[in-house]
Amino acid sequence: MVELEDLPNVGAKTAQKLRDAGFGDMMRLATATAKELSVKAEIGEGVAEKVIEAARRAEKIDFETAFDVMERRKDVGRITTGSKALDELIGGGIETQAITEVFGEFGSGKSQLSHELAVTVQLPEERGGLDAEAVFIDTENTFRPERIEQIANAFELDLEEVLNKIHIARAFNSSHQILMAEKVNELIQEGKNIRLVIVDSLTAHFRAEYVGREALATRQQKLNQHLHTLQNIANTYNAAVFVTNQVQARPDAFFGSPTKAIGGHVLGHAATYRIWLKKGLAGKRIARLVDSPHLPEGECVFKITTAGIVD
Ligand SMILES: Nc1ncnc2c1ncn2[C@@H]1O[C@H](COP(=O)(O)OP(=O)(O)OP(=O)(O)O)[C@@H](O)[C@H]1O
Repeated sequence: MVELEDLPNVGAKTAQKLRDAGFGDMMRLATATAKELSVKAEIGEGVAEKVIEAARRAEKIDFETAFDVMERRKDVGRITTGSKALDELIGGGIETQAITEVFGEFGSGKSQLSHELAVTVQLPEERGGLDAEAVFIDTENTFRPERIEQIANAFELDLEEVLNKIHIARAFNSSHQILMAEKVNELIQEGKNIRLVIVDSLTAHFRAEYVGREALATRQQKLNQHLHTLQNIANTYNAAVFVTNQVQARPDAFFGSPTKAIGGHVLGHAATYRIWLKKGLAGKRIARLVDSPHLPEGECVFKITTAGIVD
């Protein structure tokens, strides 16, 4: 394996700076931009460019054939949502190497799904999990360990073990949120087997802080940067990213364009899968897959119960 110190232009001191800034992983380094690296690791942009170039050579980052892509897709893991119908709708569960966005109005079940996945990712593969741990970036103080307890009980899992495998980051503003996402790299490099990163809610802070037309461009640019970090984690560590996004109810628009979601086009393009949640009668929820690279649009019904998400 190539170490940082093996790269040209990288001495012990630069290597330490890179590690401290969260670029200890060669793939993370290879996919950084020179600007990002020079700011975060406090090295000159010229050096940053050379280091990234060397990391790219070490990681053999170049064009690949469709066959290579297919081979890599074989590593894609899936995490069950708890509902068979919902899993089927999205091709067998939430996918790794991708960002899945779930959007809907308040109470539509976005946080419930987030809690469910934080538990199910821990299940062994034969039960629909990845035998791994989760990061939960909580921006609206909606994370509830009590809810985890109910779901863990339903799966007959050891509560303490389950709680210890969910790493919570309470993000107080959008900059904090961006920073916490970047710190996921460190957690993984420390040896934590993180295969799921949840951001609930992805957009709330951005929406609250960047108000009005003038702020729109900055907001979208920051959000874009954040999504880039998340996609990078998904690719580098074969992890799933699950983000929630609150939207206003537009009763007339269920079959029209639902892309009035807060993140607008930035989010629309960044998310690989977009699921629209809608409240139905008697505690039922309707999920609609609105965007997927290889699956047809479709709908399914699931329910939120004490035991979590079920058919
Ligand atoms: N223990 C439980 N048992 C059954 N249903 C529950 C339980 N806890 C929450 N719910 C259901 O989940 C709903 C809340 O869903 P959730 O918190 O996921 O909404 P949300 O989409 O995240 O909304 P917001 O945008 O306001 O955060 C409640 O209205 C309730 O119907």
